[in-house]
Amino acid sequence: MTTSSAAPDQHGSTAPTGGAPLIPVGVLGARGRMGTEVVKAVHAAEDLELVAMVDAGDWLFDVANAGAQVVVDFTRPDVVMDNIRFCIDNNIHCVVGTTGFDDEKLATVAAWLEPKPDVGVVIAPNFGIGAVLLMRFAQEAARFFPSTEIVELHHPNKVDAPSGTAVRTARLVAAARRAAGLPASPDATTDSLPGARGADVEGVAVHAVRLTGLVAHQEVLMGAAGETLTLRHDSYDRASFMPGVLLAVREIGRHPGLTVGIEGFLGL
Ligand SMILES: NC(=O)C1=CN([C@@H]2O[C@H](COP(=O)(O)OP(=O)(O)OC[C@H]3O[C@@H](n4cnc5c(N)ncnc54)[C@H](OP(=O)(O)O)[C@@H]3O)[C@@H](O)[C@H]2O)C=CC1
Ligand SMILES: O=C(O)C1=N[C@H](C(=O)O)C[C@H](O)C1
Repeated sequence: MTTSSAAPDQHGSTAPTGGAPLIPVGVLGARGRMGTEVVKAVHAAEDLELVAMVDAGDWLFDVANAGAQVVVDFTRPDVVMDNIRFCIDNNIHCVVGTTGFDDEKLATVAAWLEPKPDVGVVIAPNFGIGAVLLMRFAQEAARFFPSTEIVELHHPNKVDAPSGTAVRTARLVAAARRAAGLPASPDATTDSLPGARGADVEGVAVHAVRLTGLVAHQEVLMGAAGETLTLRHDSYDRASFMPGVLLAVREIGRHPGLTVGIEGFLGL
């Protein structure tokens, strides 16, 4: 599928083109909730050209045959590694929003990239600017509070729990707590039903809510003597992720190797 777009960018990113050639973009998971939104955003961006839309059952080679320079992947945790491998082998940059990455998978992607010094892959658990800032604020605040817990709340069709964003937030908070020499969050629980205290991510409790009507939401709750700080981010619409996705599409060609998160692209 090949298209060209002339409509102005409706998705919040600035993109001076200055006559530069359009960036050909392929979308994997193009018929999914996020993929549909990415297709619209790429189509509307004046400096990008949507050249391929691939979903389950379609031929992955379409993105290479269509000449995609950048692929955006919002598929499933169980297929995303094969997609990344294909793109790296075919010298296509990847912007990956699909979740489910642990240290082992990240190391595997980094190893695939070693013989390909010109190819860039960015893997970001959340492209929402507010969510990225929430993670940063939580990381900054963590050392001042003896207790931190995370509640993530999502639509009920989400396949993974806890969310990729919650896991990354917990890891950032845990690292900040370790660096500050904080002991474990106080918790005298000795008797609970399994799951009542959430998942333990490096010592940070993460609770996952799945509720009809929600999109993507997260609270980080921090407590100290006589006070609490609650940081909350809400994505009410998947359009909220598009400025970050488009930024990553524009930036990834200038960032060979593996990048985790879009913080660096935002100057954070
Ligand atoms: N980083 C971020 O900012 C965000 C990340 N996400 C993550 O993105 C991922 C997708 O979320 P969402 O869009 O809600 O999920 P959806 O299930 O709506 O979309 C996934 C799509 O990928 C398709 N698919 C499955 N296998 C393949 C394949 N091998 N090649 C191409 N397409 C395939 C699915 O088809 P089928 O249904 O037939 O299997 C489906 O159409 C999740 O991991 C989610 O957590 C979501 C929002 C924001
Ligand atoms: O599946 C979703 O919807 C989302 N997935 C990402 C995650 O797991 O963190 C990002 C956002 O929370 C929406």
